[in-house]
Amino acid sequence: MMHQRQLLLPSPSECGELDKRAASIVPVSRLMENAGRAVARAVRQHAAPCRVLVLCGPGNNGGDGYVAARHLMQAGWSVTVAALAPPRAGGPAAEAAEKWTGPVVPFSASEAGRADIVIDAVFGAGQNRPPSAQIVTVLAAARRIIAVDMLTGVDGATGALLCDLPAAEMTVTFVRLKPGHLLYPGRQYLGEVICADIGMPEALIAEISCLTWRNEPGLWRVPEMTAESHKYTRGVVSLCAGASMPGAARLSAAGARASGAGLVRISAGAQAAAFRLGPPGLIVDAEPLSELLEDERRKVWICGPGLTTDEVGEVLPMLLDAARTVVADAGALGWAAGKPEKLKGVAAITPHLGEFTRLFGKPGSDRLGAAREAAHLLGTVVVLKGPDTIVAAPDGRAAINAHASPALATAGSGDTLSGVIGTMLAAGMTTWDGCCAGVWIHGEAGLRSGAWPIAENFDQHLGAARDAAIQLGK
Ligand SMILES: NC(=O)C1=CN([C@@H]2O[C@H](COP(=O)(O)OP(=O)(O)OC[C@H]3O[C@@H](n4cnc5c(N)ncnc54)[C@H](O)[C@@H]3O)[C@@H](O)[C@H]2O)[C@@H](O)CC1
Ligand SMILES: [K+]
Repeated sequence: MMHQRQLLLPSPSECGELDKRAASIVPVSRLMENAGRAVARAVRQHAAPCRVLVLCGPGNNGGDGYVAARHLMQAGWSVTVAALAPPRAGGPAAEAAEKWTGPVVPFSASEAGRADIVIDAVFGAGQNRPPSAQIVTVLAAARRIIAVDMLTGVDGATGALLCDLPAAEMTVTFVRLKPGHLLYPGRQYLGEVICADIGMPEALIAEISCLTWRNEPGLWRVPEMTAESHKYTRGVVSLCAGASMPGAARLSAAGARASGAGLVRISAGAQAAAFRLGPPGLIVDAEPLSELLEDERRKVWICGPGLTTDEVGEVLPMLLDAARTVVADAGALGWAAGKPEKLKGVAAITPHLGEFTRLFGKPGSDRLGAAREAAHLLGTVVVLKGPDTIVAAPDGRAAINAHASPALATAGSGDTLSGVIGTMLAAGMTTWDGCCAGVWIHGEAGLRSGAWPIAENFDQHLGAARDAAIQLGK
């Protein structure tokens, strides 16, 4: 099992905090030596010996570059170094630069174009503004790039691009991945991302004030089935269905059932006859919602898939008045467009980027920060869906999900997700844990669904996906 601490994604500033604390225990120069050696090792495993140019910036990222250059030269590779600016005198990077005895060439596009591989050690965690045009031109001339810690031009906190960039083939980072390694658009420029151990004391990592994690089993635990399980302990999920889009509610219900809910009931009102033509295991209720809400065992409700904004306006306030745990999606998000405070009281919202924008305005280049702010504003867990789904809690915690497949980008997939999340909440998970687990299980089902699945195909993999989450979380 991955320990929560192993899943931490410290931001560059939190890494700075870590470096400062570490300095009194392990000399930075030793960490740098380990980092540079790890880069050299990764390069040697990745490519056959060839001409390498190491681009070194003035900070510790550049320091790692000098160390990597020395180790590659010692391994018999043909290596040159180009410095953007000399390292700060007396610092660990200057010490590393002094130990470089190989050739130094100008920091130029022509040198970059001559090399078979360019190692980018210009800026890493210290990147705080867009790289200059000179740096952009030099990187653009490279045939193959391997980045140290983070590709120069990608914001490690947000994954935002700070300039036009060529893509790296590989990025070698240290200690832990950073949010920018998982968040788009940056993620698609980093190639394979390798995280090397450089001897950072684990106890120190536990001390930093980081509230961002990679979404994997171990961050949460999904309830298992036991001999005493019955349908009410497995959990009851209820949904509101509308008149015009029955498919979405049915997909959501199917997602809830296939991911292990004990009982899934759909409040279909006048449409009950139509829903009864569907799968026999889905219980269809025709009674008014007010009557259904008298059953206190029906705690968790999904509201939005297949509902018009008018229909949401009728049912969502009733669910909230009855203090139900509500997962709001689709129509419910449209109902609150521009007035997100209408959603106060729901447990979780699951917007895609368009729905998020209609609720809160454009998130800009920092979607992680925007999701956190929205969660804080509403007191609600926000699941900002995408290829790098972000789950943000009102208390500042956030998880980034990289465990997914582009195959999930198909109509109805989001309805399925709301059902899976409903099941996790009905099984007794906290809202944040349940949303994180639901997103992972949905991603796992997507990964098991082959290349071009339709939303209905995910269902058949949800049970196995939940099992995988249970096993990996042990
Ligand atoms: N996490 C760790 O414990 C370790 C980190 N190490 C390395 O240290 C790096 C961080 O080092 P630094 O904090 O020195 O930061 P950088 O080396 O990324 O940047 C150095 C300085 O460059 C300046 N700068 C940033 N963006 C610029 C721009 N666009 N144009 C011009 N100047 C710019 C800033 O003033 C910054 O402080 C990491 O990325 C990693 O490679 C390693 O040496 C080993 C240990
Ligand atoms: K770099």
